Amino acid sequence: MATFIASGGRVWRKFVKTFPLGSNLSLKRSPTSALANGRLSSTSSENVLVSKDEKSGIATVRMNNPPVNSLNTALLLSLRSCFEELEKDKSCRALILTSNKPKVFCAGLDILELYQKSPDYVGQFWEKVQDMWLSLYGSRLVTMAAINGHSPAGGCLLSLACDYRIMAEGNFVIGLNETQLDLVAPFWLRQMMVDAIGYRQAEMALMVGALYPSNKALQLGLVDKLVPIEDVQTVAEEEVKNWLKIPDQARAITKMASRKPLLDELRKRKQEDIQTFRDETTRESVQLSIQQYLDKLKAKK
Ligand SMILES: CC/C=C\C/C=C\C/C=C\CCC/C=C/C(=O)SCCNC(=O)CCNC(=O)[C@H](O)C(C)(C)COP(=O)(O)OP(=O)(O)OC[C@H]1O[C@@H](n2cnc3c(N)ncnc32)[C@H](O)[C@@H]1OP(=O)(O)O
Repeated sequence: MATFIASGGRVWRKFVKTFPLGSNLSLKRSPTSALANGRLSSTSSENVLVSKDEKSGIATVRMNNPPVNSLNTALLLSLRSCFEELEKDKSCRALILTSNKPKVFCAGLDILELYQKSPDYVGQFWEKVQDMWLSLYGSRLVTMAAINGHSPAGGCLLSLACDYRIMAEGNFVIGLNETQLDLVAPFWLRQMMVDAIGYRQAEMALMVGALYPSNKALQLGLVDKLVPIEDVQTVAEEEVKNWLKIPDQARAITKMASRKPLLDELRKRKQEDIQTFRDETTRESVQLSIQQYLDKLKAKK
């Protein structure tokens, strides 16, 4: 189920947690744009908020999974549904991915989804990560990450899957810190990192599980632009408009030509990748590392 709130030339959609693929959508009228006025109530069931400017065809997808937008099963399903809906929408030309909660873009995979779960459970969970990534990385749309806060691990994965990354200046981190949790980033995630920052820097970053402050991330090419946090959305919209000056078809075909090999490789090796994830994540020593990491997060307070 999803709710649409149409207002002032914009259509606001709330994808709710139980959003089943292909379900009917209900339409609600609202006198004002609740999101634009910062008055959108965030309940646990509204984990992805989508607004689309009908004139420009630019959609903004806001992750809204408090407290830190960790990617649990529900959020992964909502994101995938939302990417696929926008992909099918002929009037949609671009997608800006951001967080409804500034200061944290996305805390990565929900670690609790990996802790003390059965091999089948984590296997199914990983498939949801793969499918979400396939829909975003393989999108015909201009995809822009408006990284308005921390973006570790799975947050970095989401950002790398986009065409361009604008990050907030300040004390925010981004990177692939998987090895710190005794996890190994899969080939398709490693490859996106190599493609963004080059082999040597990616190799080092991945081995030590580096989380970079935003200025270092800019220097490495992990993000493309830094702006004050309050300007991230506006600058993302301006940047998208520049990209939209290029004819859609030529841009999208060029994008697919460069991304098809990695997309095809994951499609081909999907089951093998799931099996590795199941085996690795449920290993006793990895479970212990995850437990210690969770304890460290809790002890921070
Ligand atoms: C050869 C190999 C082949 C195949 C593949 C095999 C294996 C593949 C394996 C892995 C690849 C996976 C790729 C992705 C992995 C991941 O994403 S793992 C997750 C990594 N994430 C992190 O390390 C981030 C952890 N969080 C933080 O650092 C901070 O929370 C923050 C900087 C994002 C935000 O800081 P604050 O605003 O200060 O918030 P708090 O730290 O107080 O957190 C609030 C609350 O949320 C809980 N929490 C935080 N992050 C997570 C999370 N990722 N999952 C679940 N829960 C999280 C935190 O514990 C707090 O909880 P409470 O104490 O309030 O209960």
